[in-house]
Amino acid sequence: MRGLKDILHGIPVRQVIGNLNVAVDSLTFDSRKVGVNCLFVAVKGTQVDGHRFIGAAVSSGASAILCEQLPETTHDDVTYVQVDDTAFALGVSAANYFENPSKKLRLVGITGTNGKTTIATLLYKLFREMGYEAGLISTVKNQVGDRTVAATHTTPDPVALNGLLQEMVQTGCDYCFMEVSSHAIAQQRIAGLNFAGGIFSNITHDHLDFHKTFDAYIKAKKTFFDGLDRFAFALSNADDKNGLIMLQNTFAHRKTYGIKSMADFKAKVIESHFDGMLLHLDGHEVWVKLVGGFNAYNILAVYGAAILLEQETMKVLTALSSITGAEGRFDATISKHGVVGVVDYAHTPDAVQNVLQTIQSLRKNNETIITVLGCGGDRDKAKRPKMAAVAAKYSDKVIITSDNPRTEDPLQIIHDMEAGIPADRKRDVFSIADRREAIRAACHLAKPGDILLIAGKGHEKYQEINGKRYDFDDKQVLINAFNEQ
Ligand SMILES: CC(=O)N[C@H]1[C@@H](OP(=O)(O)OP(=O)(O)OC[C@H]2O[C@@H](n3ccc(=O)[nH]c3=O)[C@H](O)[C@@H]2O)O[C@H](CO)[C@@H](O)[C@@H]1O[C@H](C)C(=O)N[C@@H](C)C(=O)N[C@H](CCC(=O)O)C(=O)O
Ligand SMILES: Nc1ncnc2c1ncn2[C@@H]1O[C@H](COP(=O)(O)OP(=O)(O)OP(=O)(O)O)[C@@H](O)[C@H]1O
Ligand SMILES: N[C@H](CCC[C@H](N)C(=O)O)C(=O)O
Ligand SMILES: [Mg+2]
Repeated sequence: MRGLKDILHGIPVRQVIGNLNVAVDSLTFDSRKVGVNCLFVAVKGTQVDGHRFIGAAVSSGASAILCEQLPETTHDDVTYVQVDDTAFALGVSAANYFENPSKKLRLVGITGTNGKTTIATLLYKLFREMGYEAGLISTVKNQVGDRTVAATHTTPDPVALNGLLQEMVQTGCDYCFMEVSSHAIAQQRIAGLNFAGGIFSNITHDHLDFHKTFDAYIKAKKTFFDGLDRFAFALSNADDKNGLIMLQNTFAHRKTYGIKSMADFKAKVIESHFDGMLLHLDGHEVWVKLVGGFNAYNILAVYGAAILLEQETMKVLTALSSITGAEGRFDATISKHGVVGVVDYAHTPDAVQNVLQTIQSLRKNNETIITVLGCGGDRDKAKRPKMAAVAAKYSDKVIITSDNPRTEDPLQIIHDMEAGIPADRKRDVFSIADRREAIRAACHLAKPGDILLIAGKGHEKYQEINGKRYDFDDKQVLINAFNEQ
């Protein structure tokens, strides 16, 4: 139980109707979850306006309402607090409600189009390897120390997020590493949090359905760094075209990492294999268990962050060489006939290109590269032809298939992707809507030594079709198909 007045700390209030000394037992932005003595925050969403549900929240027992517009009729036993921005107020009130857990541990946020899960997971594993207790908030899963909490979003809503952070504090976590998605920044899911540092990985094409323009997408990412305070660090990728823009207006200590450009933390790939690479990292040589030039950037970001968190160089390098990446990212399996299958979460044109370039660089004798990929439904349509074009450019054969069609027609999504295939490559590309059959067909086509890339779903254990999630695991399907050979 908390007093409403304390929960509103730090929120600019326009008007209050009713008693501010009311007790609050719970906090939610969803009228369907309101109970007795609850604070309901009305947020304008992408589908509906939460203000429509103020009446329903009061009927379910809400003792207080946080809103931008006051309802026409008010109840005497309910307190109405009017603010300019309820999305912001939701973040701050959730942080207050859970007693500002982000101030009681060191919270590091990672944003960027690709690499967030990899960087956050590596940091979580690294700090645990170095003897700290740590938490993780990521697309794949959340971790409160050893305890796994299933992830619903890349960045959870403010109530879930602060609840998780509070649990981390209660179980003695010193650090939390979390992904900060551009949706979360735009929707202010991170308002009210205190970050010890922020990391930028890169920005390329994704989510233009939500942000509308690339500039708006860049601005959303930059807002995260603009919000960091002078005690935090802001670590950015100097090789990314927009890397320095992220640091333009931040109060935080500005630091950079890079392979090509001048930067505070530098690395170079010396040797690459399917099971790891040798890096020249900040003046030292280190073997790591990840592969691909893009992972050299991820490792560099992790190393830089650890140093900025005042960790000892040799301790960091030793721990770094022993940890593995995130589930479903460049996960290679070899069949009994010597076919290499790589499951990867690449779901943007840039990620598909990076993964395929890595695969090209690893092949020894010009073996055939066969890519199986689809695109998600109810997501950015503009990336579909681009992803297909990149797959065709860097593979010998492509099988276009279904990803998570969600509410869209899978054949229409496949059609949108096919539009990206150049005329002279059409004979190397075919479409099989059933993802299982597509993976089996790829295995059937492959000769010993050939390399299959199964892209787009990585760690996901389901395929979402019309609001229902059916069991589906790319890696398991691949292994089964290999065993059928
Ligand atoms: C597009 C988007 O981000 N939507 C998120 C958003 O929902 P919304 O704005 O559509 O909500 P809405 O349905 O319009 O409802 C508006 C308000 O009315 C309330 N409501 C609604 C109905 C009702 O009966 N009563 C009620 O009170 C809702 O609780 C909400 O507060 O706010 C919800 C609560 O926080 C999120 O669950 C939801 O995520 C949806 C499920 C989603 O798929 N989001 C994806 C796109 C997303 O966020 N992805 C990023 C990662 C992207 C990446 O970088 O790869 C992520 O961080 O996961
Ligand atoms: N630094 C990087 N640069 C470019 N591509 C990358 C990088 N790191 C990973 N990738 C590619 O992007 C895919 C997704 O990586 P990861 O899950 O780490 O990104 P993410 O930013 O968390 O994605 P999401 O937005 O879905 O949460 C990987 O499977 C790989 O193909
Ligand atoms: N976090 C990303 C994941 C995309 C993964 C892909 N499998 C898809 O479903 O589009 C999103 O929600 O856009
Ligand atoms: Mg992620």
